[in-house]
Amino acid sequence: MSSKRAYVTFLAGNGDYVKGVVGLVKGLRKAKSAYPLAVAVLPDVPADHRKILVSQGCIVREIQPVYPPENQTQFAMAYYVINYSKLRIWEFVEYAKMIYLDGDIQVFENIDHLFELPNGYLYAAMDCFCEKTWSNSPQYKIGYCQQCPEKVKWPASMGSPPPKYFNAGMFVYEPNLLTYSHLLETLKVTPPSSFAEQDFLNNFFRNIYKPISHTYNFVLAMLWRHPEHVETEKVKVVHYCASGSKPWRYTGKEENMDREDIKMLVKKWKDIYEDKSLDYKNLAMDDNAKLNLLIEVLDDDDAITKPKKAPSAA
Ligand SMILES: O=c1ccn([C@@H]2O[C@H](COP(=O)(O)OP(=O)(O)O)[C@@H](O)[C@H]2O)c(=O)[nH]1
Ligand SMILES: OC[C@H]1O[C@H](O[C@@H]2[C@@H](O)[C@H](O)[C@@H](O)[C@H](O)[C@@H]2O)[C@H](O)[C@@H](O)[C@H]1O
Ligand SMILES: [Mn+2]
Repeated sequence: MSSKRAYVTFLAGNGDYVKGVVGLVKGLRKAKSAYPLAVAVLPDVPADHRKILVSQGCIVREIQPVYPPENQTQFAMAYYVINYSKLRIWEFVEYAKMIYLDGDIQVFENIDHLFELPNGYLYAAMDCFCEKTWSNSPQYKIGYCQQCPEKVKWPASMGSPPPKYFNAGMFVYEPNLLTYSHLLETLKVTPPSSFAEQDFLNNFFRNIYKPISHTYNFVLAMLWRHPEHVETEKVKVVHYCASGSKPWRYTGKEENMDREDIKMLVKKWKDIYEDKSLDYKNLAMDDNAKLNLLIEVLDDDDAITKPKKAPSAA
C-alpha cells in the first residue's frame, strides 16, 4: 500500500488553462508544500504545453476522456461535459491520498495539513447556489442557499432540504481502484445534470462527504453573495470560478469584476505567475557545478589551499 501523497489537477484542450496550472504549481511552491503536483492531461493537451508543465516540476499523466451517457442535458456551461474526465484521478493509486485542485485555483498558504485528515471520507468546501449558473435549480428559484439556510427556509412542501453540496473544484480524497470502477459503472446509468461531474460526485459521495471551511476553496461569488461569512484574511485557497475572474484572461469588464477585492486577488495570482524566482529549478546539478559551488563556499571562510576551480561544464 502506497503512503505517497500529491496534489492533482486536470487539464484539457490547447487553450489557456495551462497558465492556470503553471500558476497553481508556482503557488504550491511559494507555500512550501512538501508534495508534488500531478496533472491529469487529456490527449488533446499539446506537447509544448506538457513540456511547460514538466519544466515547472509537474508530474504529467495522460488520461482518457470520460463521457456521460447520451443525453439532451443543457449543462450550466456547455464545456462542463469534459469535466467528467476528472473521474480518472481515482485511478492514481500509486498515491494513498491526493488533494484535487481545479486549474483556476490558487493556494496562497500551505494546506499540507489537510493530508492528515482521517481516511474514509471525501473532504470539500460547500458551494453557493446564488449565481445565475444555478437559475434552473429549485434552490435558486426560491432563493435558498445552503450558505444561509435561515435567510430563505426550505419549504416543507418541497420535502427535506438538499443535502450539503460541495464545489468540486477542490477535494481531499483517496485514489482507489474499487471506487474508480464503481464511479464509472454508476456514471453509465446516471442521467447527466446541470453541473455535470460536480452533481455526480456529490451524489456518489453523499454518505462520506465531510464539509471543510471555505478557507480551503473560496468560491469568489461568496464576496458578493455572502459577505457576512467572508474573512478574507483567513482564506488560504482562492477559486477563480466566477464568470470573468480567470486571472490569466481577466479584463475586469464582467459583472462584479470591477470590485477592489477581485482586482487584489487577480493581482495576487498574477504576481505569483510572473515571479521567476518561483520557477522550478532542477537541482540535479552536474558534478562540476557541485564542485564549483563547494569551492565558492570554502572561499568564503577558509584559508586552506583549495583545488583549482574545476573547468565549468561546457
Ligand atoms: O478548457 C478547459 C476547461 C476546464 N479545464 C479544467 O477543468 C477545470 C474545471 O473547469 P472550470 O474551473 O472552468 O469550472 P468552474 O470552476 O469555473 O466552474 C478547470 O479548472 C481546469 O482544470 C481545462 O483544463 N480546460
Ligand atoms: O463541471 C461543473 C463545475 O462546477 C463547479 O463550478 C461552478 C460552481 O462553482 C457554481 O457554484 C458556480 O456558480 C459556477 O460559476 C461554477 O462554474 C466547479 O468549480 C467546477 O470544478 C466544475 O465541477
Ligand atoms: Mn474551477
